[in-house]
Amino acid sequence: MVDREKIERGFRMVLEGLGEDLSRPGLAETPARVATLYADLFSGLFQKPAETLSLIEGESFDEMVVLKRLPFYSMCEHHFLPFFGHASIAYIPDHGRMTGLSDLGRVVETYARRAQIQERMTSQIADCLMETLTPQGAMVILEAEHLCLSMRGLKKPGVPVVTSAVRGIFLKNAKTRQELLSLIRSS
Ligand SMILES: Nc1nc2c(ncn2[C@@H]2O[C@H](COP(=O)(O)OP(=O)(O)OP(=O)(O)O)[C@@H](O)[C@H]2O)c(=O)[nH]1
Ligand SMILES: [Zn+2]
Repeated sequence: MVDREKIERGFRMVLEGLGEDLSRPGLAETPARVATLYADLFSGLFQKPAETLSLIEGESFDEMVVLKRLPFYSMCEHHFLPFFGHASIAYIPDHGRMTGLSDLGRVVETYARRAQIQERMTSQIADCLMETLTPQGAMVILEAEHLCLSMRGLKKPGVPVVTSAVRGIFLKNAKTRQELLSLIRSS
């Protein structure tokens, strides 16, 4: 579990480092608030994404399943600033090994609630699906804005960063991959 007391102490030091007046009323509870916030934002570190994928018994659907543009918020591990956008995830079950749609969303949420880079988050989601469901294939596309590019660094707001991870049949079969891409593009 997250050590809230340690985060609180650490953030108090950050405020001191900034030359802030820790006794002013607006800041009095801020270190505790940040500790609570971080416990939530980084809770995925203590969760096992594979365990969130439960199998639905007795099905025989072996066609494409797509969860389109699921919103997510994550934190860039380089600057501890948010990156946020949406994730599209697809898989084609094998022998009916399907999972719940909300379980797919929980996998995204678990990986998002860690200090991350977008590329790793993308491949971790795809690998988790491949390892847990052993589907015919899986594909994950993330599109996000990084506040470390918008507020600082490049200082160019609104630049979408797109990453994809392609596994199994989506890698081998261009037609299947194309079918998914047109499904994702359609409104
Ligand atoms: N590949 C990748 N890079 C990222 C991500 N988030 C932030 N970065 C980049 O990580 C790099 C960190 O670079 P450093 O040179 O160590 O730090 P910096 O000088 O503060 O970075 P910049 O001023 O933004 O270039 C920067 O180029 C960021 O744009 C991400 O999700 N994936
Ligand atoms: Zn960053």
